[in-house]
Amino acid sequence: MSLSLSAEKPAVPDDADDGVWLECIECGETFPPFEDVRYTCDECGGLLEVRYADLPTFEDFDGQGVWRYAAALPLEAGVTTQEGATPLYEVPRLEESVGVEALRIKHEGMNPTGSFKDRGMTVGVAVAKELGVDRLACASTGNTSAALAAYGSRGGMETLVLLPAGKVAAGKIAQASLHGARILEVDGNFDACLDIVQELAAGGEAYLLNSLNPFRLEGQKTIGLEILEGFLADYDAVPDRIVLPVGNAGNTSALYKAFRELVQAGELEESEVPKLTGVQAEGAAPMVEAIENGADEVRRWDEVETRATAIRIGNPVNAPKALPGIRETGGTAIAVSDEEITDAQRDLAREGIGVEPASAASVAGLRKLRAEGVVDDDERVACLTTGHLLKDPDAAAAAGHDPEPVPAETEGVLEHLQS
Ligand SMILES: N[C@@H](CCOP(=O)(O)O)C(=O)O
Repeated sequence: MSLSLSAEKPAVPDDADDGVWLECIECGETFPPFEDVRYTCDECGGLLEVRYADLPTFEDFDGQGVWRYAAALPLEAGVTTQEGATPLYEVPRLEESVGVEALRIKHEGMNPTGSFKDRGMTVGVAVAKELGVDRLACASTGNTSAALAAYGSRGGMETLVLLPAGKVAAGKIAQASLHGARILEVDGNFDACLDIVQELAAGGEAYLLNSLNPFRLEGQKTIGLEILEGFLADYDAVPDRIVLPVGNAGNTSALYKAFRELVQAGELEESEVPKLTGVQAEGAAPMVEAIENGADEVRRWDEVETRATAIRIGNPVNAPKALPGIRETGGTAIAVSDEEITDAQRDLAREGIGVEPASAASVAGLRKLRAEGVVDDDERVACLTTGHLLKDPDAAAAAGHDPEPVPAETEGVLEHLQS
């Protein structure tokens, strides 16, 4: 299997441009990175990965944010609004109630547009400029569209986003709108939107910037690199496990790639690689189904539903990269209910960390896996929270409580407080 953790460093093909090339994860066909637009293999349709002749070590990283890791990226600089360098919060009460040795929250909601998608877009939009395309497009449950709109604007490019009608949180639509994207509301779910965007991209109508685009995942690798550096600084060891929400499975694929590259560079032992543990909502859990059944492929779910709209996805396009990531690292996948997600959102809020529902799935999943004895009490764990609370103000208000009306005078306020 080409995505094995023990895979040798790949041989450099003639197609390489400055030591960078694209390679199919299924048939191994290689392609030059910046000559033509392609998202999948011309030969077999398999997913592509960006490969490098030189793999960096931690010593090669310098600066802050995504571009600190330029030595592990296909370009030296991107279209940037200073994404990355997000907090790795301590959560002592949550750590104790879940019952693990250490728990840290990597809060990707603290990126410029409020989600991890910015890390992918700073690279993806820069590659789009390199390729000379002028119109960018994505399907989105919301966060990708907000990030694409912002980074596309910053890069001076036209952006087109396709959203499932009635299923995108208010904050995300407002972002895409204000940053100037053309917003098409589709009478269908996210997977239907992505089918359309793929067809538009294949017809040359736009450059696709969903996570099917291998360059976007390069930017998202930096989440894993930051988590490892944070744990090495604080515990002198990498985390035992990283728990993350799974929608289109881009982050699972990206973090696994980051760790594989560190193993190939001799920076990380295979046995040290954190167990990648994916969490989905019960109403949209095709990856969990595949992991539980030991399947090599993920079955597309045509009907999906969850309050965690960011992971309301039935056909995770990165599954061929993400399934090996979970299995090779000794991780697992679990589904959680919407109620468990809301409880976890409240738990995080009580630690002062505001996240949207999909983000809280990681903590809900960890709690459940710990209760089932799958996660041990001596584990050091990082949970990824993918988007900010303000992305979905309606969900936040529903999980919180109503304001109390009081009269406009101190006496009345005091009376109310004492009642
Ligand atoms: N949750 C995502 C869904 C699209 O995923 P992508 O990573 O393939 O762009 C979103 O925010 O739209």
